Amino acid sequence: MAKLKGSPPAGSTQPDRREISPGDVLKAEGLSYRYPTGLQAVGNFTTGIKPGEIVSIVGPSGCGKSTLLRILAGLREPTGGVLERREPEAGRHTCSMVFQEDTLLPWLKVAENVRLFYRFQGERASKRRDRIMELLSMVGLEKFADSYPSQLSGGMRRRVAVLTAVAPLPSLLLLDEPFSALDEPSRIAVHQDVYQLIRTFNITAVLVTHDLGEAVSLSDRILLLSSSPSTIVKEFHTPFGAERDLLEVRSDPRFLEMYGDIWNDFRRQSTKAGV
Ligand SMILES: Nc1ncnc2c1ncn2[C@@H]1O[C@H](COP(=O)(O)OP(=O)(O)OP(=O)(O)O)[C@@H](O)[C@H]1O
Repeated sequence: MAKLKGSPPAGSTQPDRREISPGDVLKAEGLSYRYPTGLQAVGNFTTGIKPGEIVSIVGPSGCGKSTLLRILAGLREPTGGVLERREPEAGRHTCSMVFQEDTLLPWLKVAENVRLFYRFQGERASKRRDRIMELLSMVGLEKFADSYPSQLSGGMRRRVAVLTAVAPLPSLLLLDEPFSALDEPSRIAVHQDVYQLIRTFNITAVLVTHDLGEAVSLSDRILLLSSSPSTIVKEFHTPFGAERDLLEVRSDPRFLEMYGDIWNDFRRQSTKAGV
């Protein structure tokens, strides 16, 4: 396990303990983060994430979701608590991240963007063509392999952005509001493709989102955070199982029921946060 350790969070009480199991891909115990400005963004975050689990993080605007995701990615060191990430199996990459912003390189063709990780590894361009074409066909984009990102729609570009992160076969995929710029029909269509990729390659995923419907339809578990400094105030386990059709899920009465439950708690937290 790779360990990132910070000093105990200043002024915190005991970690808000959630169940952590020995086989978890990721274990966070009492994580906290204070910016050099003095702002305590993350308070006392404790959870374990099981292999293959999809977990969404929701919470009031500005509560520290992106900060937390960057800590889970190893891009920021926590100032308190302990984070452990399990070493990936042979042939798998530790962790990939998809950002909200468009990160495709405009001067590279679609297939070259998807192959970028291997290019950085020094591989010849011809080496993974079949694999890259297989990935593109999984999201219906095989005909666009030789197009440039500017020739694609927003939804297509988001699919390619996710493929660039999935191509190295990450054990852990972190998604920071990756679909928020899309209109609702495009967003739901992209959800289905991304969901299939995650399940097919048995990837463990953590998604930060403002869209409660997205969280309910895509996740196994949803963590609702308090306002900053954020801690988990409630967890929700979705009842849909791994073999779900995301369009059908949206007309399942349990979807609306869970959406309503989360919304009530979410609104309470947002009111407390003054947003
Ligand atoms: N580099 C930084 N330096 C100082 N404070 C920061 C920095 N980045 C973010 N913050 C502050 O930390 C808090 C948490 O920010 P963060 O972006 O993690 O929240 P968020 O929940 O992802 O926000 P949103 O819902 O708006 O996307 C906010 O008050 C923000 O202003």
